[in-house]
Amino acid sequence: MKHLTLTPLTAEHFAPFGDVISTEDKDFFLINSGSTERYHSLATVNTGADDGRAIISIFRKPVADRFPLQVKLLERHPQGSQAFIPLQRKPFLILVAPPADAPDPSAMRLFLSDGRQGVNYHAGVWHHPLITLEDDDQLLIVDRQGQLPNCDEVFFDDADAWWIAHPFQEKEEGTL
Ligand SMILES: NC(=O)N[C@@H](O)C(=O)O
Ligand code: NI
Repeated sequence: MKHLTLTPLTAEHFAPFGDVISTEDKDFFLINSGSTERYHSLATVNTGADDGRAIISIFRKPVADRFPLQVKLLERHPQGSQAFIPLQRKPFLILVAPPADAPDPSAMRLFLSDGRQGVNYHAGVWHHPLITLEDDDQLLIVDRQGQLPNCDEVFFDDADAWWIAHPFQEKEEGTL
């Protein structure tokens, strides 16, 4: 079994795919009579052309993913960005590949949010649908709504599958 290894979720490592949404090591300015720190413009919402507009949603995933998880597909949103912001401080996994006509499995990168970090995928970045580690997880989503189709999916051959191990559990016996 080919397993993906984790890359540290830093602004630099994630830059080819989008933005890390976090207050850690970020500048802020004080507002509201000095009572509040504003971490300004951590990411930009791209709603593309035409009638695109930014919308805010919540993804609630009652059951966490099961591991080892086979990477069966990646998807992309060519018309706009998509941000995932944890609402319950639960760690979650992020699997991405650079923008291209088709995803390059060898260029896939796996990241782990510590539950405080969010991510904003730039338009066209290939990514796996939300991968959660704990039941009943909820994340705030900021992405695009419009008339143009905005979700391309590419499915991989089971015979040459990549797998994801649970980041906090020992690999099952017999896995590489
Ligand atoms: N389809 C949808 O709204 N969700 C995906 O885009 C995803 O990245 O989880
Ligand atoms: Ni998506």
